[in-house]
Amino acid sequence: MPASNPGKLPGDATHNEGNIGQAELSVPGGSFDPASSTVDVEVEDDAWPSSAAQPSTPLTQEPPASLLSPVFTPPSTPGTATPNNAKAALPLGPLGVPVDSSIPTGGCGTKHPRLLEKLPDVVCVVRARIPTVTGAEMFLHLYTNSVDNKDHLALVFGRDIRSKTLDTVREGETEMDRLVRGAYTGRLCPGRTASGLPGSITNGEDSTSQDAAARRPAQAAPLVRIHSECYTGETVWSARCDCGEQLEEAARLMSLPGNEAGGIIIYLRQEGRGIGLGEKLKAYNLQDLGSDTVEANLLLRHPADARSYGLATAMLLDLGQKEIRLLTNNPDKIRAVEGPNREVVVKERVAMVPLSWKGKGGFRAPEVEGYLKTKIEKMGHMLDMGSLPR
Ligand SMILES: Nc1nc2c(ncn2[C@@H]2O[C@H](COP(=O)(O)OP(=O)(O)OP(=O)(O)O)[C@@H](O)[C@H]2O)c(=O)[nH]1
Repeated sequence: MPASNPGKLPGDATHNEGNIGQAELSVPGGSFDPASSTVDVEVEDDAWPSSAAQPSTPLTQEPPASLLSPVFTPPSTPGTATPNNAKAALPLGPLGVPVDSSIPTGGCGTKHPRLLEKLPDVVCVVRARIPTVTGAEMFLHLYTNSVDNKDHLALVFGRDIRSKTLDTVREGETEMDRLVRGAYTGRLCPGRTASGLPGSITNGEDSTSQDAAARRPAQAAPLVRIHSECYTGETVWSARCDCGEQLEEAARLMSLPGNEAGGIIIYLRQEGRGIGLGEKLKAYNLQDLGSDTVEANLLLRHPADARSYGLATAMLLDLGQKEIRLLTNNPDKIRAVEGPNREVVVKERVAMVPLSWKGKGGFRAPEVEGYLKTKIEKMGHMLDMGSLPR
């Protein structure tokens, strides 16, 4: 459950604690080590500028040695090199590494996160076009669900990704109702009266969703980021974590002109890895008293990570996505988002490397360094500078 659960005992975490293993996975054309691959292609497109909040000094040097994960394969391992700008296929955006959660060596860690037996029901109740300050545009989808009463969100980049539950005709609704709740195709404009969806009450004046499906490029799965709410990092410029930067970078990558398959940020209301803002602030005080991020959670009698991802799986299915490319360093997230019966399959993992590690802006602070170090050392995150270009 996303909600805070202070009654749980330390060690009761859904996942995390301990490092993941690693092994090689055979793929057509060679082998690679998904667990150690932090493939990240720099795409020189500024459709989405780097973090607006840049409180600290931009970094051009490598991260401190303390952040180099000892658990991953050294940079000389075949197949782990990060493509650089010159070699990369720039129009396609960031490169991922193939992953396969159905085999132990598939780059998804060794732990099995506890999953709900049945996916929750979700309904997209409204969507609206959001023009953004970068010029890129996305559609914000707001969902209700059968397990909590929070507004979970999907930020959809690309016009061909549609919500089934949004498009379903509601009993007794008028075309104006449909327009107001966002169940229309194309764009709204003054004077428009028809939603244009198949099965809608009047004939559409616009393309149908079948047209949209026909336009969709078949080759690529969309880029997806499952993001958990972080008020401190996203809204009040905290340098304790890189959540704000990750959210912005995900949106930038999804907005790149070459990203024809589109992108989805599933924004889950599980603040503070599921313990809530109040408890996270207590954890910050414990961190200032010397605990790391995992220890602080455990001292507060929370799991190291109290999150779940069933809602994300259900929302992705509602948005018609059965295969995705996932932006994450967290191996547990890959398994968890696939759902109990692999309803969604993660085909590739795309690494999220802090911008400052790449000399691409971002920020540095001792707090975020400690946060990332704990993720690598205690939570098995696949973040490693060894394979990045020097
Ligand atoms: N309890 C706790 N939560 C934190 C802390 N710092 C950040 N968070 C929360 O951690 C969550 C961010 O995690 P995500 O960005 O989804 O990613 P992740 O699972 O760490 O892995 P990536 O996908 O690789 O980024 C947000 O809910 C933040 O509020 C902390 O010190 N303590």
